[in-house]
Amino acid sequence: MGEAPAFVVDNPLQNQDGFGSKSKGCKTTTTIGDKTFVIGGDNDESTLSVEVQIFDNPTGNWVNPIVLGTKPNICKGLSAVSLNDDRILIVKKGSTPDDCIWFLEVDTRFVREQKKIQGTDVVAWSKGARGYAEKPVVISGPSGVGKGTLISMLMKEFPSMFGFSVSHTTRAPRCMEKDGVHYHFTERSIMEKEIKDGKFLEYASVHGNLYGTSIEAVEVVTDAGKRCILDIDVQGARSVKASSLEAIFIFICPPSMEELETRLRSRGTETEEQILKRLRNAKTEMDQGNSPGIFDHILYNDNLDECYESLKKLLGLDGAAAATQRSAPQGIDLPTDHSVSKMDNKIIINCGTPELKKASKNLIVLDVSSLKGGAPGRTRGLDVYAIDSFSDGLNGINQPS
Ligand SMILES: Nc1ncnc2c1ncn2[C@@H]1O[C@H](COP(=O)(O)OP(=O)(O)OP(=O)(O)O)[C@@H](O)[C@H]1O
Ligand SMILES: Nc1nc2c(ncn2[C@@H]2O[C@H](COP(=O)(O)O)[C@@H](O)[C@H]2O)c(=O)[nH]1
Repeated sequence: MGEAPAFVVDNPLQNQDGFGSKSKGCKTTTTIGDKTFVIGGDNDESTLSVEVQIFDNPTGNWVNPIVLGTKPNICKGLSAVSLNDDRILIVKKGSTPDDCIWFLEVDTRFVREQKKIQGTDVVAWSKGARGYAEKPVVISGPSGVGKGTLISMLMKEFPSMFGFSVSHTTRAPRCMEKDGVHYHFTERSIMEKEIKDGKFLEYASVHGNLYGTSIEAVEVVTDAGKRCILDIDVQGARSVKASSLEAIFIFICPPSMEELETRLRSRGTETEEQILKRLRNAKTEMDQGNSPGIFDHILYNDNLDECYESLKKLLGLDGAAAATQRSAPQGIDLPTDHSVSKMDNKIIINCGTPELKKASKNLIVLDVSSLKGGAPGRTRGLDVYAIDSFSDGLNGINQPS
């Protein structure tokens, strides 16, 4: 049996603030069912990220769970609110606007699946994102069909709008390929270990090598305020479809198998043996790509320019829309000193600071009724607005200003 830390030793179940959590320094505790989640870092700055421990109340045992997803950095303090008993909303004090709302998933579908795979307790971090960022774009199709060519055209025309998810692979680099730009080239044993550690959103064995999209690869693009493009095979697309990423899925078809072979050969990057293997696999991929359930759109890449125009059209980038360059999603500007409470689907952050009083808005409301996505990746759909409890009264909580 483990020993509880000083601030929960008397009674880990006791609430201090009425919604299931209490905090001291950089730590906060939230009890859901039989488990108390202790979330936070030490004040001695030896810990760089927010850590999680679980206290199992019936047995009195401590558990160090496997923690998936990018962890938040430590901050000046944390508040926690349990949502639907499957995730805990964390408000970080004194953090940057785009880094102050996080979700610790403790019993979501993703976490339950991971618990089965890992055979132990698992929790998963997901950063909160205000509003609905545009969906990531998954592009699949047989080797040589022109996926990379189309993606390069898109990134060249809309550099501030799109970002490429740089995959990991165990295949050797081609002569013009750069590590960290085209792929993260890695060893099989290292990648297998990272897969086991839950670092990947999806992975697959493709043409004899391992390929995978790390959660970080997608988050780097999202953090830059860009729409993420994934160039992955059909097996990977299926895994992403089953995840909470909520992407648009596009399958690219060649005009014929003969033309596919011509393109693969003229690219000149594979040996004869590899070309034959890729062509054999192409037949299966074409069948899977054309079967219902995964792909939202199928594009034929016969004439490259025409295919590119069709791609832009289905991404809403034709005509006037193409001229609109998107900006990074807005963050949430929270003062260091605030308290947090919960009212139905709304989290009320009381900011009794002089700055906010001057701006005559002393409450920030986080509406969590329309959350989308989640680990692995971002939790989107946070609706955030400020109200003044004195002039708007509590009715203002239901009326975004
Ligand atoms: N519509 C097209 N007509 C003729 N050639 C094309 C067309 N689209 C792409 N190509 C050429 O076909 C070759 C393969 O294209 P690309 O490398 O983009 O394929 P890919 O689908 O990304 O392949 P892989 O999955 O192996 O990475 C390249 O040499 C490219 O220039
Ligand atoms: N499931 C995944 N498939 C991926 C990923 N990155 C690339 N790919 C696919 O592999 C083949 C071969 O690519 P190549 O660069 O060796 O020609 C191609 O179909 C890609 O779409 C990934 O992260 N996951």
